[in-house]
Amino acid sequence: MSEAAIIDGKAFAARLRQTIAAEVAALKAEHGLTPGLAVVLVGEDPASQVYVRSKGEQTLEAGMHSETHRLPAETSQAELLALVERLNSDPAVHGVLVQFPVPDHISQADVVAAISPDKDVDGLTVANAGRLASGLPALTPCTPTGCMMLLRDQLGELSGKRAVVIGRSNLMGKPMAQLLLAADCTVTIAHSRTKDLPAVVREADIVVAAVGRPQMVKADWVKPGAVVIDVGINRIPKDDGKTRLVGDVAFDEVKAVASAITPVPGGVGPMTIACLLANTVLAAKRLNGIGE
Ligand SMILES: NC(=O)C1=CN([C@@H]2O[C@H](COP(=O)(O)OP(=O)(O)OC[C@H]3O[C@@H](n4cnc5c(N)ncnc54)[C@H](OP(=O)(O)O)[C@@H]3O)[C@@H](O)[C@H]2O)C=CC1
Ligand SMILES: Nc1nc(=O)c2c([nH]1)NC[C@@H]1CN(c3ccc(C(=O)N[C@@H](CCC(=O)O)C(=O)O)cc3)C=[N+]21
Repeated sequence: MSEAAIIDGKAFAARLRQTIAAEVAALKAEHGLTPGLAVVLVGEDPASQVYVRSKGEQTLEAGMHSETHRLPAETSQAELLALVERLNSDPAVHGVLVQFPVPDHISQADVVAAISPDKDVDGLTVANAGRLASGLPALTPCTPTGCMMLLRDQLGELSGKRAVVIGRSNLMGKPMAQLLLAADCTVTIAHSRTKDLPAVVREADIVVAAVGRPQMVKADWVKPGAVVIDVGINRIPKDDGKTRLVGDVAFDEVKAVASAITPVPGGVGPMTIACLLANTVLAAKRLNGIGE
């Protein structure tokens, strides 16, 4: 069998951002509306700083309003919640994202609960998770939304496919499974207590790995011809003392078995930020009563 197609998430995301920029221009011209995204970063986690910077840059490039609130690591939960409240009621802001992880003295769940569901562009509030699970219009989490776009582009129809999602986080695994279910896939959610994970994964036409374990999914776990979406972002040491980025899939061996596979970097990651911009535009339109 021939080698897998490498799914170019970077190029797909660049095209998506162009479509978003055109829509932003039209919203400005026709409705005088500039979609705005506020990103909040607490503390100085180096990886988070990189992501937050590129979120801000790409928001501006799409013609949107961008604000980044950098708070010191010792910020109290009450101070953070007060900022979220202020952003909830700011008419220039249509999307509010608090970058995770937050420092240990702050409850992630309390922060999520404080975000207005109408501005919850991460799709993490109970309201949006419940809406997604109930088949109602929702803001859906960016990374799973981006994975669905890549899958639809690759496969066209998803109905009836067997999908296995490895990981069950609120940010990734659970919403991914809900989106696949909404697309009429037969969905299995695997996690750290799953027995014989390789056998479970071998059933899948679609494998989504969102685990956080470098190169865990091996070639002999994958059904020949399956489509493999690698969400993992792991930094591993190189021989020269530097680090390199790898996913949750053993890319070099799995690409000999799969029909298509996302690389890391350049696969799912760039889609996440593009979908964040798309969610912000969607939120801005809904908040202003503009039809989709
Ligand atoms: N590309 C992107 O834009 C994004 C990438 N990521 C990356 O995706 C990965 C997952 O992120 P996230 O969901 O937030 O991570 P979490 O740590 O919240 O969740 C990891 C999940 O993997 C499961 N798991 C852990 N070990 C195993 C194992 N040995 N076998 C099977 N399942 C296992 C856990 O199971 P259990 O519940 O039983 O503990 C858990 O459900 C990370 O590498 C993260 O960096 C995340 C968000 C965006
Ligand atoms: N509230 C919140 N929402 C999130 O969506 C969220 C978060 N917190 N905390 C951290 C994770 C991780 N995440 C990524 C975003 C972009 C890339 C990305 O652009 N990756 C590029 C380059 C990565 C690099 O070079 O470092 C790529 O894969 O090609 C990766 C990971 C969003 N997350």
